[in-house]
Parts: sequence; C-alpha cells; structure tokens
Amino acid sequence: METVTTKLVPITSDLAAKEQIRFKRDDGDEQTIDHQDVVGVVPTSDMLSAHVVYVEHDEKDTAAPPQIRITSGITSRTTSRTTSGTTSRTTSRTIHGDAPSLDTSDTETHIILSSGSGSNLAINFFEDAVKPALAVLFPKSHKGFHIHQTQSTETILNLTNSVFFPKADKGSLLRIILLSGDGGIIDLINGLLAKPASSDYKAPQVVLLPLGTANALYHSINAGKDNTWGLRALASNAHKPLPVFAATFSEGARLLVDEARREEELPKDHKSQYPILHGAVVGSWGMHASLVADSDTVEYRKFGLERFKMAAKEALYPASGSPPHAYKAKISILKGDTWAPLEEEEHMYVLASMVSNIEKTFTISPSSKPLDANLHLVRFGPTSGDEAMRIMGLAYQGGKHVDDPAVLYESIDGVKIEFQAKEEDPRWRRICIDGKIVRVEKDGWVEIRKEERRVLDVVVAQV
Ligand SMILES: Nc1ncnc2c1ncn2[C@@H]1O[C@H](COP(=O)(O)OP(=O)(O)OP(=O)(O)O)[C@@H](O)[C@H]1O
Repeated sequence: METVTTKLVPITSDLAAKEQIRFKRDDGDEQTIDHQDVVGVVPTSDMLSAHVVYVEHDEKDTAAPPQIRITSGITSRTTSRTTSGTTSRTTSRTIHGDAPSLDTSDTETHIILSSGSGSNLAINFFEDAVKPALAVLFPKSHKGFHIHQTQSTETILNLTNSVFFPKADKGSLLRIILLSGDGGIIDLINGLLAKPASSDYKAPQVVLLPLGTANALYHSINAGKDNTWGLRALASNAHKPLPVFAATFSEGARLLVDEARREEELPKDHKSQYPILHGAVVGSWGMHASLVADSDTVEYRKFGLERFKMAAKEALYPASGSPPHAYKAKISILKGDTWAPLEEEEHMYVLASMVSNIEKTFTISPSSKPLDANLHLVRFGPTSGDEAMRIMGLAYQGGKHVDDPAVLYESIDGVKIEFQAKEEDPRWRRICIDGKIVRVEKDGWVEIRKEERRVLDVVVAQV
C-alpha cells in the first residue's frame, strides 16, 4: 500500500460543477479530492487536525479496485462552498467523521473475505485497502475485529450457524464487513433464517464491499452514489433493513451444487415444511435462470461478467439452428391477497426482482429504489434470439426494456410458477434464486413472495 501523508492548512471545498474537497497544503500546493472518492474524514482528539481517507482509481483499468490514500494534517472544521457563475457565494459545511463514535461502540465486528468470489480479489483488497482504512477509522477497536477467510462454499453458512445466529438471537449487535458478491449475502440470509428467531433477535448490520462478479445488491443500493467500492460505509452509522423474499418449492425440489454434478436437499420452512430458499436480489425462471446456471462453472467464471453474455448467446442461438426454447408453465401473479393467472403458458424470460440492477449497468427494474422492499415482475414470451438480444440490450440503456410492448413489467406481491408436467427435460425446470440454482420436479412448483422478517440491516454510506 502506498500511503501519502500531507500536512494541511484549512480546507476549502469547491462544489461548483463537481463536488470536491480542496486542501491548501503548507507547501503552498493545493490538493483536490473528488467528494465521491472520500471514504471518511476523522478528526483527531484535539479536533484541530484530521485524517482524510480516500481512494484513487486506476485510470487505465476502470474495473480494477481502487488504491487507498490517507492524508492527514491541520484542517479547519468547516469547508467553503463556492457556486459557479460570475457571483460566487461561500457557505460553510462542517467536515466531520463519525468514526470516533463507532470506535467506542460495543458492536462486535466480523470481516468475511470470500476468497472464491469474483476474480479472487477479496484478500488483496482487504490487505491493501480495507485494513489501512479501518486502522484510521477505528484506531482503538480495529485490532479486535474478527477476520474469517472462506475455505469452501460452506464457510459463510457454517459461520452463520455457529457464530452469527446464536449471538444475534441473544440480542448482541453484530457488524459484518462482507467482501464477496451476492452469494455471500444469500448465505448470510439463509443461515440467519434457518431457525426460528427469539424475540431478542437483533438484525446484524452488514457492510457490502463488492468483490463478486455482478454485485447486484451493492450496485442497486449504491447506484450513482460514492465511488469508493463500498468503503465509505465503513465509516457510517446509518443502516436500513434489507428487504428479502422467500421462494417456497414443492417437495422434491433440489439445490444443484458443484456445477450441477450433485444435488442437495433444501432447508425446510418451519411452518409449512416445504423446501425454502431466501434471496435479496432476484428469483427467475427461463432464459435468465438457464444462463446463470449454464455459466456457473470454473471455465465460464474466468470470463467475469462476460460469462452471462456468452451463455445467453449459446441459449439464444442453439447449435442445432432451432429457435430458442419456449419455456412452458402456468404463471400466477399475487397482488394484495389475490392470485391471478397469466393467459400465456409459454415464456422466455420470467424474473421477480427486489433490486434495480442485476449488474452495475444492467437495470432490470428501473422503478425499484434502493432497499424499497418492492418486488417487480419482468416477463416476455418466446421469441427469436435477435429479438431477445434487442430487449436485453435495452436493459443496458437504463432499463428501457420495460417500455417495450413485448415486456410485462409490474409491481407484484408474489409470483407462482407451476410446471404441470409441461416440461419433460429437467433443464427447463431450473429456478435461479440470487445465483443459486434449484431444479423443480415435473409437476412441481415454486412460489416467490416478500418475506416480512427483518433479518439483516445494510449499512448505507452517509453522503
Ligand atoms: N475458498 C473457497 N473455496 C470454494 N468456494 C468458495 C470459496 N470462497 C467462496 N467460495 C464460493 O464462491 C462463490 C462466490 O459467490 P459470490 O456470489 O460471492 O461471487 P460471484 O458469484 O463471483 O459474484 P456475484 O454473485 O455477485 O455475481 C460462492 O458460492 C462461495 O461459497
């Protein structure tokens, strides 16, 4: 890690076209930091100086994790705001960090490094960026943080069962800093919901650091906000409940694991005893579920986000030259307390989303607001490969697909898919829940509904 230490004299900030913090250094030079890159400002105990933690991005490789920078020196406690135009106006804005109050809190902090997520960057990002930031933001307590590195696909679930759930269920406040993709969150949620909770249960607070491939939840919560790879949330006290949905399955549904070489039983719902899986991103069937399932192999994973597009092309342009598969099932939509079946019995794309973005630039549900707990259905019927590519291409243009006449897009309370023996081949009966794949029996079903329980809170960065 390269640390820059700079002595500073009073801070001014130019919030004209782009919000910036400008430091006048004692050598006379100015240092300007884009506000979007600031992780935190921590006053020293005498309140006369401050440490500024910020990130610097690799201009050549915009997908690369940023470098952490730490600057410290004498600051004023206010900044000036200068508006553009001929008449400039200056207003005051206090720069303050809330890290000192976090430092003295009695929250037990755990850090999870999901070594197998994304491009295997979690451990390096922790060492190079997270650790130095924590040392400044939590000068007293960071040494007591518990660090866990994943060893297998079971690690997060096991930790949740053995450590997080028992503590949360006794009312202890936990903070979990999670360096992973969406898979880390789904394991936490399912672990925390695996047993009935006591009345003392306290939802752990999770800080999301996007070290996976798609990082749908992170991008949906942070779209257009800071540019710190989630690091700003480390210095935040603000948190909101994470909306979650439940997918309940018919008796014989099985979780596919190890590149679908093995199948496992799913957990059972405490009340109904049906197999159940919880998610916070999407539940899907049809083209989306198939391409996630087909591309979840070591070989495909090497291609990062490209893997989804590669698998989509294979599904949409079968080698046999035939048109893409028309997925057959009965679909019903829940609104309020009323279920209503869709007329169409053949489909291509059926997806219920709790988030706006399933990739940083793929806006599947443009009406969804961060953590708003609304579930939206996106559906279109069987069509050619070219037409499906056109519709999906619109999703990369800020979610324009939802205005296309071919697409059904609406706010729902639940969706049920019943196979009714219409699909012989099990690969057309695969359901995707936040990246996990469940195969349903020939006459089986899946029902997706909002989950009311408050299981996890997400720490949100303060602006
Ligand atoms: N050390 C490890 N050995 C084997 N599997 C691992 C290890 N660490 C993590 N995993 C598994 O790798 C997968 C990573 O999933 P995760 O969702 O975090 O990343 P991703 O799939 O790249 O991102 P996203 O879901 O955001 O697209 C999970 O199934 C997790 O259990």
